[in-house]
Amino acid sequence: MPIRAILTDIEGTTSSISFVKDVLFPYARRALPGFVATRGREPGVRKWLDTVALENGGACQDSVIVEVLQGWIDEDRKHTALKALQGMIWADGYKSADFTSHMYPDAAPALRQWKDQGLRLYVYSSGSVPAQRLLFGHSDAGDLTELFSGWFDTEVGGKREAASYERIVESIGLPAHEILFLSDVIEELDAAREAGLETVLIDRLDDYPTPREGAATNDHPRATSFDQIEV
Ligand SMILES: CSCCC(=O)C(=O)COP(=O)(O)O
Ligand SMILES: [Mg+2]
Repeated sequence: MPIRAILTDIEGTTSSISFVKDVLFPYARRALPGFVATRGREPGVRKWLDTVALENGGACQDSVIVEVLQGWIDEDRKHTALKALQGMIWADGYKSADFTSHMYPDAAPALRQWKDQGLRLYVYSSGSVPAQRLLFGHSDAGDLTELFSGWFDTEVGGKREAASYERIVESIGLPAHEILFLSDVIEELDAAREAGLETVLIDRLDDYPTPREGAATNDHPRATSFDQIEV
């Protein structure tokens, strides 16, 4: 069956885990107190801070919310509220050119080639949709946002749940088996496969020095770069 759309993860797939862990997360961690102090009353910010407060037992001071969020960053929690707030904070970093986002050298050329071939491209990441747009809009390879036909984050559901991929399939409007999902995380690929999508495990050696081969791939086709993916 021909593949007509590609759905890609970001961290560990198009971009290195170390960029997210060593650049984006510390930036958000440092900027959080100032961000909450200056923008914490904006309704679009407040609603996420209140969500965090509720999960922490109810009303609490902003300084406590900041500590909770910083703890979640340290744990790499993929919480929708944290991801939404991180996206707003990173906007400042990208706009003031404090950093550009990392793209593996094979990622942008392959995405462009697939687009030229007529495939539709989509993103599904734990990072919020605004954060995804920023990342692809300010990448080492330039602004790649025009390549994509749609964006999905955890508002559609968790990445390890088959129901999330079913919702994405419905939104894309193609049969599930015509969509190829790329990710570095086996549990995400398992969930996508359960929903009927084709899958490829992206096994970047910079991110995963011990190759995941044989049984470790859980029978997902494996590629160490986008060049090896044939569609
Ligand atoms: C898109 S913003 C940076 C990435 C991020 O916050 C994150 O949690 C990445 O998770 P992914 O689902 O892309 O592995
Ligand atoms: Mg990933």
